[in-house]
Amino acid sequence: MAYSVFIDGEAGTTGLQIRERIETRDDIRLIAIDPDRRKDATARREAFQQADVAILCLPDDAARQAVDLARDLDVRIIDASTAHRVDDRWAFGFPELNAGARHRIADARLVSNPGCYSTGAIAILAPLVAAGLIAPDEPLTINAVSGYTGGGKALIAEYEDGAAPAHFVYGLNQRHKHIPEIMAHAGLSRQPIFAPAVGNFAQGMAVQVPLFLDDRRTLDSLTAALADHYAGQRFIEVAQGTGSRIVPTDLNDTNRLRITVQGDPDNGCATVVAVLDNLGKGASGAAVQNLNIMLGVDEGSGL
Ligand SMILES: NC(=O)C1=CN([C@@H]2O[C@H](COP(=O)(O)OP(=O)(O)OC[C@H]3O[C@@H](n4cnc5c(N)ncnc54)[C@H](OP(=O)(O)O)[C@@H]3O)[C@@H](O)[C@H]2O)C=CC1
Ligand SMILES: CC(=O)N[C@@H](CCC(=O)OP(=O)(O)O)C(=O)O
Repeated sequence: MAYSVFIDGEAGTTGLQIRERIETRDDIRLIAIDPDRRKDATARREAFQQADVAILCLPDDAARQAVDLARDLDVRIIDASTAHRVDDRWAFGFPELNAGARHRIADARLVSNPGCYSTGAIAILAPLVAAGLIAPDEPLTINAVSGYTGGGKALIAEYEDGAAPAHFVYGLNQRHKHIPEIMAHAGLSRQPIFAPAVGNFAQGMAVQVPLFLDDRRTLDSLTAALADHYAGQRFIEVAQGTGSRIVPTDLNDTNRLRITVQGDPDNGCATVVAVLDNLGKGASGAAVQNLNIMLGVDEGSGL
């Protein structure tokens, strides 16, 4: 039997990449609507009616409207937008977050995918807060650089037109939309300073958390806490760094995330860095992983 899946927003950056990952699968039948009717509520409701699972790859307001359109239907929903990531009625789509996360996703009707930066930040912070190596109210900074596809079709057009700079920093008002979900799911009570940036490369990102070391918080204890937490997780790996470069594009076109711990015990300074593909584990790969968990099929299908 094939499951019916509707990708709402399938012509967008995230939607297209989800389609590529699932369109050749025998266990999935994609429901498509006429591209001219892609914003037509009637056509989309009909698609929701036929689907076992709908994946929303839409701006936040359109995602909220889609949920409303489907509210009395049986369809299960994965939302790739920011709209529902701190809403308790939605399962948070990060299966590796804690012991219950994967089961919650498997049983849920509504699953909200984490944001791309959030995936990197939460992957580092949640296990370290849980292990008592970071206090929930510790002053923290998170520095990140993303490929330009993270900004969707509008930012891609700026780069493809040659109009955009090689590199820019932004989010300097400290109101980036990922801050609430990072705090909620990493277990932080104090807002971290978040410094995102975009570089002139399409996909890939690095998310860094600088940390001061002490008697308890050593390079070894940080590495061990992260490695224990992710033991047996096929998409997340942990390593101690050797001072070499970290390249944001290293895991492009995969659903993997790599965490590297490095620093110098002599001066007590360290950084923990996560590398992932913003369109892989940061968006489309994660959506397909969650879809697989919800359908009860091999979690790596299509990935
Ligand atoms: N890009 C990334 O790295 C990540 C993106 N996300 C999230 O995924 C979602 C999609 O982002 P992304 O793919 O980058 O965005 P894009 O701008 O590339 O694509 C959005 C798509 O949604 C369509 N759309 C817009 N409004 C409506 C509507 N009312 N009804 C139906 N379709 C509509 C657009 O069509 P049209 O162009 O014709 O208006 C477009 O095809 C966003 O919420 C984003 O925040 C999540 C993680 C990472
Ligand atoms: C480079 C860039 O612009 N990135 C986006 C986040 C991409 C992402 O994860 O989007 P969602 O949270 O909407 O899912 C931003 O900073 O707003």
